[in-house]
Amino acid sequence: MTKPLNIGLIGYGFMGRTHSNAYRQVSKFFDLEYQPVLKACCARNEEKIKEFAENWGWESYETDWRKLIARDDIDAIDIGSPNNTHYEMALAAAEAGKMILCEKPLAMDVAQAEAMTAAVEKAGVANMVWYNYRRVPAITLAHQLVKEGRIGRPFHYRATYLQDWTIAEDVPQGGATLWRLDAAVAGSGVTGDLLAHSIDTAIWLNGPITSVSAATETFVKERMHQDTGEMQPVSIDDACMFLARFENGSMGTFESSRYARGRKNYNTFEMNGEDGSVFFDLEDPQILQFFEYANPTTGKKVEDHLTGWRRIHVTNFEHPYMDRWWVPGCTIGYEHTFTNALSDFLKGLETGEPAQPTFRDALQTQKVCDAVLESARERIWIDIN
Ligand SMILES: NC(=O)C1=CN([C@@H]2O[C@H](COP(=O)(O)OP(=O)(O)OC[C@H]3O[C@@H](n4cnc5c(N)ncnc54)[C@H](OP(=O)(O)O)[C@@H]3O)[C@@H](O)[C@H]2O)C=CC1
Ligand SMILES: O=C1CO[C@H](CO)[C@@H](O)[C@@H]1O
Repeated sequence: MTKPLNIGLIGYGFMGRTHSNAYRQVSKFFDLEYQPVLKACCARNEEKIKEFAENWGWESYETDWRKLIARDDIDAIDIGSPNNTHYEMALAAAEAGKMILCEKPLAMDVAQAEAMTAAVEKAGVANMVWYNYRRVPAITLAHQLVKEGRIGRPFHYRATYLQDWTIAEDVPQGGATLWRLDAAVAGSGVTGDLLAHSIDTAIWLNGPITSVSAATETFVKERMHQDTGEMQPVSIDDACMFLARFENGSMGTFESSRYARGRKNYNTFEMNGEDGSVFFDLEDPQILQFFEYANPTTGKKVEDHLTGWRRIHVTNFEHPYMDRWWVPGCTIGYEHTFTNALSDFLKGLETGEPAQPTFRDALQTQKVCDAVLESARERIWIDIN
């Protein structure tokens, strides 16, 4: 028996499109009890949201998110609008008893994230944050290998997340499309926008981060505001590097920048353990690299003339999510990570085992982001509880 789940989506931008695509696809590829219904979408610009609703097949639209949340025919609110809107929308949705799927970063800061987590837990509503890279099959496989003990005791975690789209000094800041350069809307620069993804993945693979020491830089100090045309100081971190200590005793380095010429969405991590290592690069998204020194099943240690890194092409039915898509060897892409995430959320409703990351998981990522920014400001190590 299938159950309809009426979705109310906020935002028609980049994420509005990936989420709409996921709602349309998920029931076609995954066997699920809950079937999303594209009930209503919402944004302030009526012309644009109307066109979006027609294009993606949403049944109706609203121009005020409060009205969307108040509707009796909506079961779940999906927040795909800029970071400074997440808090108010999530609190109102929880208060109205709606399930919530919220974009990352969960909030502008830890205080907001704590209140949002408390609100969904008090209301008892299902909740998830769209940290979609966990659902790249190669990254999910890395998680599986680590949990199977295949890399043994972890020593090092190394993450980079690089882009290059803000190098030119005449890129304006603020306004409808460049809100990522305005800390009042984004909360921070690369730390909340890009490193939040790296931190989410790192905590998932390697456990809690207990302390950080960071440095940030703002290379272009003033930019023209997109709406007013006035030159204003730049309020965000353009680049951020930090050292981390993990609860399991391993050490981490994280680097992110929007000034890495040639890098468009370069998201990598490597984890080195006593018995093996894993490496992933989003520019080569079907591949998980794995170095095996000791096999946990046989106990055999390997270091001979055939020893080397394996490039596992993560496209077989045995690999995470892949039995739901095409035949072995046929690849999937960026948009599928959102469909995979949504299928996990819907499966969680069915089984009662909540899909991760929940708001509580994302709160932990927010704590690391805030600690990183504080450490960079104060030039000291910061502990995270
Ligand atoms: N998981 C991931 O990998 C990614 C996550 N994100 C996250 O998703 C969120 C949205 O980013 P993105 O899609 O790129 O942003 P866009 O700028 O592309 O779109 C933002 C949308 O939000 C709408 N919006 C803004 N303010 C309001 C409001 N007050 N009420 C209703 N709608 C509003 C805008 O429409 P209008 O102005 O007409 O109201 C627009 O449709 C961010 O939190 C971002 O960090 C983004 C990219 C990737
Ligand atoms: O994953 C992502 C890709 O880059 C975007 C910025 O350009 C981020 O906002 C986003 O989270």
